Amino acid sequence: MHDIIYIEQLATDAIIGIYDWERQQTQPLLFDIEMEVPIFSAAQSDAIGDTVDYAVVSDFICEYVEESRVELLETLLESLSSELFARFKGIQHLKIKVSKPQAVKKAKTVGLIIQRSRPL
Ligand SMILES: Nc1nc2c(c(=O)[nH]1)N=C([C@H](O)[C@@H](O)CO)CN2
Repeated sequence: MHDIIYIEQLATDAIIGIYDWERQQTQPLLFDIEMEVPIFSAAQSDAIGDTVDYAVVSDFICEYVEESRVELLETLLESLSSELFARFKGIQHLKIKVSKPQAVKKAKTVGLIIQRSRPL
């Protein structure tokens, strides 16, 4: 049985994309995150320091994404997942979905989903 801490529809704005118009202004990105974190210790101690604080993770993601200037969603999610494993030691596995709702006019949204495990 795995324990999942999740964040849904985290709204950020970023300069991201391969086209000129995307380099000139920010556009919205929405993140859905699932973090596999063993919660047994925190459930025993009732201490936030024994788990992963989803509010802190949310703030970190917003700041990281808003400062980024990469072109591809692939580049963004690969580097973001590495940073999350480095900063939040309780995360064992990670699923990140990013949606870019203004990217393709005829689509409701487009995006990318990655799943990664903590590097050995
Ligand atoms: N696999 C990807 N395809 C595309 C990306 C991307 O980041 N990954 N980006 C674009 C453009 O920037 C798009 O968002 C504008 O339509 C196109 N395809």
